[in-house]
Amino acid sequence: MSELETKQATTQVALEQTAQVEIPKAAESVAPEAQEVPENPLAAYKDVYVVSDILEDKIQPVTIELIGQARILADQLGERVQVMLLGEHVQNQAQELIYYGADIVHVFESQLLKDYTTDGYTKVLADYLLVHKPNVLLIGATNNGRDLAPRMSGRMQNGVVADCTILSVDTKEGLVEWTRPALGGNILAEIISPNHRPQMGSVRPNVFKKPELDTSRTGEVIVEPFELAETDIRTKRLNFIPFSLEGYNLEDAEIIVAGGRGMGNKENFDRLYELADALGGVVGATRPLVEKGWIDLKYQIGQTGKTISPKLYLAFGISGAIQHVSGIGGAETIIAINNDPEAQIFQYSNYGIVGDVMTVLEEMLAQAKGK
Ligand SMILES: Cc1cc2nc3c(=O)[nH]c(=O)nc-3n(C[C@H](O)[C@H](O)[C@H](O)COP(=O)(O)OP(=O)(O)OC[C@H]3O[C@@H](n4cnc5c(N)ncnc54)[C@H](O)[C@@H]3O)c2cc1C
Repeated sequence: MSELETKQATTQVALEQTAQVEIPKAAESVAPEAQEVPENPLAAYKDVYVVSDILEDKIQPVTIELIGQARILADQLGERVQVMLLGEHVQNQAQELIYYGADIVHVFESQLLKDYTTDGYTKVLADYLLVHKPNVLLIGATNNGRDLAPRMSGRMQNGVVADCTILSVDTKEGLVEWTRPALGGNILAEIISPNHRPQMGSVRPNVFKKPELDTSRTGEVIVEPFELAETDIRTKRLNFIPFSLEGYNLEDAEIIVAGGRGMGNKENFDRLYELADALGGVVGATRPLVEKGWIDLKYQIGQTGKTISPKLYLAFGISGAIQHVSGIGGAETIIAINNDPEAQIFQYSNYGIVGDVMTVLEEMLAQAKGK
């Protein structure tokens, strides 16, 4: 992102990228009748593309979430959804992407693409996309995607909006509006890319809900030829060590019981594990509790923690600060318990209980244990 220029509101900015597309200036000396109206070079850029996120030859859920968003954007823009599927043995998963909303899936298979490498993936994607000109490019903000997005930005000579939480279309201008938390999460910045293509952004996993699988959808799977040699890749993967070796993964949990500062003390907070056990769920927390050392950082939910998408999220004594709720938007049902009827968290909840956390917790425990 080289320059940011304020548009209408302080939170809406236009992304000015290093020029890849130069709009030709009309020649001053040419007679009016000989002057041709220059064609808008941006019009050559079409369709919403998604880069699939692959781990061990398996498509990661963020790819499906992005296809759902791409479908919504493409329908508003009157364009198609195209997916770039890279890996070693991935072609058999292409049809499923069509069932989730893709129109075309481009398959790039090679033993050299089995594991993600910055060099390999960037080369294959950039070689193809510089020729085929996407209007919009979506990348998952996973570990690999966070590495890939800025590299693609360099190759496409273009900006990228990282970690978006809301995507929409300005139908008048035909531009994607990328919304992301800014200034420590205190404001939501809306960013547009009026002058350059592709419009590029990364989106965190679990922010958007997975679209419905529709097995009646049809589309095209194209196995693409491409050039990639071992010498193009300067790194070699020696081993894969998963980040979390013990405990549980909040991002996969279907039921999360979370506590905030309103739990009062660690003893009270630890009672949440009892409820989580009884419901078949796990425990998460707000940042202050992590800072107090009551729970490990990997169970923190929010902007600087995990983004979650459980079926049920129970928020005990949590105020609903923007930095926390930016991580819970993917939850299907949110139930908040707070003794302040004005607490912000109630604005994000499907159900709210105004009351003392421990009184409500005891009652829930009794109900869950069938007492
Ligand atoms: C750059 C930055 C990044 C951040 N990232 C994160 C993040 O990733 N995740 C995160 O969670 N926070 C994050 N924060 C912190 C965030 O701003 C809030 O301070 C935090 O989320 C508040 O945590 P809380 O809701 O537990 O506490 P509080 O805001 O203190 O809220 C406690 C709530 O408990 C209620 N309460 C008190 N007693 C009771 C009772 N007996 N019964 C019922 N209710 C009660 C109160 O009414 C209140 O609403 C970040 C902050 C910054 C600046």
